[in-house]
Amino acid sequence: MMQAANSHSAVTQGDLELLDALTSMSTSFPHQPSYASSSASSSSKLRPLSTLNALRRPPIDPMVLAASLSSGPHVTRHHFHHSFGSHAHTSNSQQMPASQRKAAAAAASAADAKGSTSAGTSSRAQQPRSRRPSAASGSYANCDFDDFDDVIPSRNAASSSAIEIEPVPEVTDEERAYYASRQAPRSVRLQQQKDLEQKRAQAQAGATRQASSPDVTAKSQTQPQASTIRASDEPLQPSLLNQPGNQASKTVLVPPSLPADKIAAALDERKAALTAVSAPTHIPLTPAAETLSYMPPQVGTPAGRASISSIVRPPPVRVRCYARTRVPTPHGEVFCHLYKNTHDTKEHLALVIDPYQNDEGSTTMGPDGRPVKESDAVYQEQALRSKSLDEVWGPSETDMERIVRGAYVGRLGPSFQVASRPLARHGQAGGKSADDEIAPLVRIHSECFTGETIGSQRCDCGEQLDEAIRLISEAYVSRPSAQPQKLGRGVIVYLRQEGRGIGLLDKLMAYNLQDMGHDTVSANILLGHLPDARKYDIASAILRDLGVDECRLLTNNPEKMEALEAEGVRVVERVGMVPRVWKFGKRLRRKKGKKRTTASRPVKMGARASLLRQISANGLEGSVISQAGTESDDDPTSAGLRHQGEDMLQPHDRPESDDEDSGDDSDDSYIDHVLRRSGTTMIGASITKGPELEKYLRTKVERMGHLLTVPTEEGGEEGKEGEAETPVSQPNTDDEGEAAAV
Ligand SMILES: Nc1nc2c(ncn2[C@@H]2O[C@H](COP(=O)(O)OP(=O)(O)OP(=O)(O)O)[C@@H](O)[C@H]2O)c(=O)[nH]1
Repeated sequence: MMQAANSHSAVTQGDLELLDALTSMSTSFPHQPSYASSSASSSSKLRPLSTLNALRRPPIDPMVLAASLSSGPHVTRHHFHHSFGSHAHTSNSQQMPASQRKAAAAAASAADAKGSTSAGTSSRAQQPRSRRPSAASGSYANCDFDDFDDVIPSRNAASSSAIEIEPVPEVTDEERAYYASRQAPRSVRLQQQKDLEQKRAQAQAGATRQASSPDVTAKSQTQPQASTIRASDEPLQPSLLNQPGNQASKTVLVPPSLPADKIAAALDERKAALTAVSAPTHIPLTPAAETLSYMPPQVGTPAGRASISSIVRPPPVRVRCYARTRVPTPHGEVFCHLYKNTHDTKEHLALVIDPYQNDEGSTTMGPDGRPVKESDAVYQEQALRSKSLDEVWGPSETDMERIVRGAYVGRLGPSFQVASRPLARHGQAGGKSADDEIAPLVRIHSECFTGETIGSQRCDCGEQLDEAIRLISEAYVSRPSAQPQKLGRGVIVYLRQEGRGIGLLDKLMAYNLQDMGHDTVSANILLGHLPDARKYDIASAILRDLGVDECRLLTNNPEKMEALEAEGVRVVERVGMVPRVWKFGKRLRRKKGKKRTTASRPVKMGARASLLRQISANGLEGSVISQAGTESDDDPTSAGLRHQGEDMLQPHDRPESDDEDSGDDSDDSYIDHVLRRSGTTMIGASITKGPELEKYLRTKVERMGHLLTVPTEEGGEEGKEGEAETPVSQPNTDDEGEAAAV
C-alpha cells in the first residue's frame, strides 16, 4: 500500500468517477445514460429490472482492475492494459523510454560486475536476475521503473548483502512470465497526442496560407475531384468498412482545402497502411470502396425501435450478402447466402428455399435477351432474393464478378450465365405482397457444433435443422382463402451464436456441469451467463434484406417471436417445432417389437446381403425421408435406414452374392450402425432420442417457457401439441400424414 501510495499522486476526479462506477453497479452508469434510460423504459415491461441490471456491463471490468492493482505499484490505473507473455512476443526496444533503457543497461552491467566478483556463491546470486525482465525486452511493463527503484532502495540493499536467499531452480528470461504492455505510459501517450495536434495545427495553417496564394487556387480548380478523395486521420464510423476483409476499401473524405501534394501524401500513407493489412482478411470480390458506404436503410433495424434482445443498444445493425450459391440437399435445393454485418465478425447464413428461383423456366431466354423468369409477376413479387446481393457494387464491377458472387438469375450452367438485376420491389419501401401470398416459413437456427456435426444427443439441434429444411421444402396446404397448394418457400437464418450465445468453450463447460447434476439453465447461470444470451437483430436484418417483412415462424421459443417483432419483422403465425421423438414417439414404440427382432438378432450374412441389395435398389426419391410414401415409411426407423444406407454404400462396396460377404464382422457392425435409430442428426436422417435429450427438452419447456406439451407416460403426446397452442399449423399438416414427417 505504501508503495502504491507513493507511486500515485493525489486522488483525482477520475479516481472518484471510477470508484463511483464500481460501487454503483446496480444503478445506471453515469456515462451510459442514454442506453440505460432508453432500454429501461422500453424493455422493463418485458424483463424484470433485476435482469436488466444484470445485463448491463460495467465499463471497466473490476476483476481486471483488481488484478492490475494487486500486481504491484508500477501498474497504475492508467496502465491496466497489460498482459503476461514471454520475451519472444515483445522485442521492440523502441517502445521503451530512454530513462528505462538507461536503467536497464545500468542494472545489467551491475549484475555482470557482481557475477564476476562473487563466483562461488549461490547459483541464484550468479544469475543476472532482472527483477522485471520486461524492461530489458523493451515493453512498457515498467512505466514507473525509475520511481520504483527510488522507493525501495533499502530492500535492494538488504537483498544484495545480508539476507541469505534459498537457491531456486534457474529460470531464463525467455521462460519467465512477465508483464508486457501494449499500451504506452500515459506521459508518452499525452506527448504523442500533443505532437499530433501540433502537426495538425501546422498543416492547417500551411493549407490556409497556400489556399490563399493564386497559383494554388488555380491548381485546385484543375483538380476538383481531389476534394472527394480520402485522408487517413478522420475517425471511421462503424460500418461494413470495419469488417475483416473490407479494410482495403476504407475511405475517408479529405478536407476540400487540402492541397494536391498533401492529398497525394495522404493516399501514399493510406496505401502503406493497407499493405500492412493481413492477407487472409482480403476478399477479392469486396465491393468497390465508393459503394460500400451505401447500405439500404430498410436492411437495418428500424430506427428508434426498442429491442428486447439488446439492452445496451449498439448502432443499428447493417448486413450485406456477400455470396449466394445453390446447394442440393436431401430435401431439395437450397440457396445458401453468406452475410456480413456491422455488429460482429461472424459470417451468418441464410438458407433460402424458393421454388420461383430454380424451376423449369429458370433457363429460358425471352426475346429481349433476358431470362423469361425476370418478367414473371410472381417471381418479381415473391422471389426471396437478397437486395444487397442483387445491387451492383460499383461502376467497375463486371457481370461475371456479380455472377460469381451469386447475383444471377435462374439456374446457373455452362451456357446459362445471366447476372441478376435488382427486383422492382427492392426499390420500393415495404413492397406490397400479393393478396393470396402466404408469408414464408422462417426458422431462426443457432449454430450448434456438437448437435450438427457429431450428432450429440444432449440437444436436438441437428434434428431441428434437418426438420426445418424438410418442413420449409415441403408442399403444404395453405389458408382456405389462398391457393390450395403451394410449394415450400422460406428461409432458415443460421446464426453463428453457439451454445445460446455463450460460445462453444462455455457450452462445453456447461456440459460438464450438467454431468455433475445441473441442467442446461443452471449450468449457464453458474458460468455467469443468462440462460439464453442470444440476439436476433442480425437475423431480422437478414430477413429484411431478403424482402421478408412478415413470416410464419417455426419455433417454440416466445423470445424469438418477441425479438423479431421488436426488430420489425412481423410474425403472422407460430408453427410449432415439435421434437420428432415426441411427435412420433407413440408410433415408434408400436414398431419397437418389430425393430427389436431385426436389430437385436445377429444379422445373418444372407439377410445382410439382401438388406444391402434392398438399400441399393431404392432410388433417390425413396431415400428422402420427408418424401417417403410407402407403407414402410410409417416407421421412421426403416426410412432412416434406407436413406443412411444409400448415403454410405458405394456401388463397388455392394456384394454380388450372399457368399461373397461371409465372415466379415466389421460389415455387421456397420449394419448395426445403420439400424441404430438415435443420434442420427445429420441432414436427411431420422429421429434423435436419448435420456439426456429428454432432460434437455423437458428443461426447455419447464424452465425456459418453450411452448410445447411434454408427453405423458401413457404416450398422449400426439395431437396434444396442437391443442395446447393456438394458433399453430404445421405446414405439412400432421393430421394428413404424420408418417411422412419422419
Ligand atoms: N448454453 C447452452 N446452450 C446449449 C445447450 N444445449 C444446446 N445449446 C444451444 O442451444 C441452441 C438451441 O437453442 P434451443 O433453446 O435448444 O432452441 P431454440 O432455438 O431457442 O428454440 P426453438 O426455436 O423452439 O427450437 C444452440 O445454439 C445450441 O448450441 C446447453 O446445454 N447449454
